[in-house]
Amino acid sequence: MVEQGELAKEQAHFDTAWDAREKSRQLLQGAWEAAGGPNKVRALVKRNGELKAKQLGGPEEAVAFGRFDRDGETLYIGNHCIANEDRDLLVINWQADAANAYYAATVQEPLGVERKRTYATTRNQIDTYTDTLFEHLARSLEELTGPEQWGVDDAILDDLEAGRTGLMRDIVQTIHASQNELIRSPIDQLLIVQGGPGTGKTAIALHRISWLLFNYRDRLQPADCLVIGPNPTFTRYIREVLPGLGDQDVRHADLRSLGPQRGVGAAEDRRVSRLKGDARMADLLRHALWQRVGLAEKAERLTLGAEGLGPSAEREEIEREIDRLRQGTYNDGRTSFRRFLQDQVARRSRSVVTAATIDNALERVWPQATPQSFLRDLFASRERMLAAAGAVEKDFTVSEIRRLLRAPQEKLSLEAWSDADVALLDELDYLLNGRPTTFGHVVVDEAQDLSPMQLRSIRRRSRSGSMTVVGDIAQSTGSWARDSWDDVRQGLGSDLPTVVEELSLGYRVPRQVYEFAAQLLPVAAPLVTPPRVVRDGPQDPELIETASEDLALVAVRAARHHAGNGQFVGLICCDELRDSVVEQFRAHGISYSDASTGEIGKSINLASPVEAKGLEFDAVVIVDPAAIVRSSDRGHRLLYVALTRTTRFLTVVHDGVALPIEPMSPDSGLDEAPQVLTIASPPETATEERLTDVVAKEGRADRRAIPPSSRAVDRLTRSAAREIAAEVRDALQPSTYRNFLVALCEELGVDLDGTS
Ligand SMILES: Nc1ncnc2c1ncn2[C@@H]1O[C@H](COP(=O)(O)OP(=O)(O)OP(=O)(O)O)[C@@H](O)[C@H]1O
Repeated sequence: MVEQGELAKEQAHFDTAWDAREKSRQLLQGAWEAAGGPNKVRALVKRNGELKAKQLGGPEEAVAFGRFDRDGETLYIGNHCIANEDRDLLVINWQADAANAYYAATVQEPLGVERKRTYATTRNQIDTYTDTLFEHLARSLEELTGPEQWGVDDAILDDLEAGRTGLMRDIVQTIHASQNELIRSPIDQLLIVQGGPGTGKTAIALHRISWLLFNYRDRLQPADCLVIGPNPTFTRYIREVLPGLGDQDVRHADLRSLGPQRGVGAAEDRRVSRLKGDARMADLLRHALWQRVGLAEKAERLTLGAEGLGPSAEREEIEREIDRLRQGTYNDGRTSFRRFLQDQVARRSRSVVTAATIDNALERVWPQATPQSFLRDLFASRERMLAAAGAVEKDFTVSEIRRLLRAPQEKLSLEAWSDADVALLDELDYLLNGRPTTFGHVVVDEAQDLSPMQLRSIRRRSRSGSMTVVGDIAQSTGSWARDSWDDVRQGLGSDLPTVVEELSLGYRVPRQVYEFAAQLLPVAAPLVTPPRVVRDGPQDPELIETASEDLALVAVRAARHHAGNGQFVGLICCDELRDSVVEQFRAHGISYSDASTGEIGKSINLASPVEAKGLEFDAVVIVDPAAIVRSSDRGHRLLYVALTRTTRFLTVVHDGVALPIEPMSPDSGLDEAPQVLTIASPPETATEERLTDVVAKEGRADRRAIPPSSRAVDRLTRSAAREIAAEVRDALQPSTYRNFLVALCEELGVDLDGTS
């Protein structure tokens, strides 16, 4: 019950703090006028003043959102610290140490806090306030029901009821004690946060940056923090949170922009992207790149200028120099090697040798390369791929190499780079030019899907290994879907201590919807503990059955219905149905935003389950859940992701099965369809002899003419045989398999029992 006298007292404090803040703002904004010196200095003072004024928050913002009383002292908590002219603190900012008790106090552990008060405000006007009296609650602990017992108060529940807009908001007023602990954990660690859908992982990761920036301001600047999300749509969704908390210059990037070339998200076979994401690719690229360096196989020396006329250097000398320069990056080595050639000229020739002649010789020994041109050419050359694979310590199979080969586009600019390519280009950029810009703290969201190559790419950007990595194993899909965090932890290889924490309260998804979605967990992710849901929704999921040909129509109608009621809507379907849905939108003149373009509109949004990862809507319409399950070998997880995007309403439009929870047969996922046996193209299916030929031939293609080791040949041969056998077995019925063996033996002139 709010007392009017108390309300007036509180308002008086708010007014005083507001006056103090606005006075500070005026001072900051006017400081440049008083500043002496040249215009440049004054401009700098002006810019700084404006920046600092911005960090005070807007004049329309309430000065505080809460307060707590402890040991006879009252502290007001707000987004920004406010002091009066005598330096008395009127409001402390939420990141300050002193504010910790406001968030950390619970009924079970009040930490001496007698009262916690939260305000509802309109601008700086207090409408009402709510008190949590810890001592009182502690006495009636047994009477508390679920969410109250877990420390989820009305302020959180009210906040969760707010309609969504397509831009994530901060949760600074309602951070839960369990979230607070993670936000405020020390900087020098690799913090991995596992949590179910809507447990606040993204919110925590972003608030943690703000907390770190305040508490480690002597060593961490905003531009020294990097937030990595899975795609541009997600980055757009979260991009306002940190500026809203007063941290303007934190860098945001998505996986497609993490490298020298922005990817276009080109679709590719799941097995190809899995292979490209494999850590072995780092070795393959390194060998392939350095195999470009060296004299042509038969050349005994390098002559600068026309044969026999210019100065020359002996093979041995050249190779010694190259070996010396291999320690650094490819391009640094190239620059140094050019100097070496210049020195050779200076020492050995009296006649003038032009720069063009030196460049020409340099190009022959140490060709120019960009990540893009190199990768394009490498994937187009079986010989080069085999030579590089033969040099890699860990096995590559012939069919893996075949899988990576692709025809080059006529122009480099026409290459459609996939997400997996981006990490390879980044690795090459590292080999060519060295480490990219590094950051003091890196946040990685939706980390459950990252490939080892993407993890390398991320790790390279972290200066010390200080990172916050968040995700959910139950939502792990894609070619590197995983069941534990072990390999992520390993892939990020931080020298700092690694801490894995789990969140257990689900804020986003209403109980009725979550109970429906959680039925998928035994099939989708049996080892994951489902979160405890903190609130009920307005209604049960709406399940609409219709004929297959009407799925899109009915779904579009449902989306229109929700949007008509003012809801922010996500219509989620797999690629198979996308065109039909778009057709229905067009036929009915309904405008929508397409998440595949990175766009999130204010009304209806069309997204695939993958594009919807991390996002949330007031109402979600799922079209054809069975098709979502069928679309991938991790289809149940994809459906789980899709179902858990709603904060209120869920409509599922299906043609018979609203929730397919049957486990999938091992090869029922489209992505994992058994590879068709292709016997036509030698040498991949060839005998040992032919394979040896290929690798030996590749030896000739290698500039340094390193003959492939017999170990490498054996390895490739054995693995090719293994793969061919597995492919044949998988592709044929048992009865056909035997017939096949009989026919094969006839063809080879051997008996089935092995005697000829
Ligand atoms: N303490 C809190 N107070 C108010 N809202 C909260 C709180 N914690 C989380 N939320 C809200 O819950 C929703 C889900 O949060 P968030 O997106 O961070 O979850 P997530 O764990 O990253 O979800 P997902 O795994 O689906 O990506 C958001 O709207 C967020 O603002």
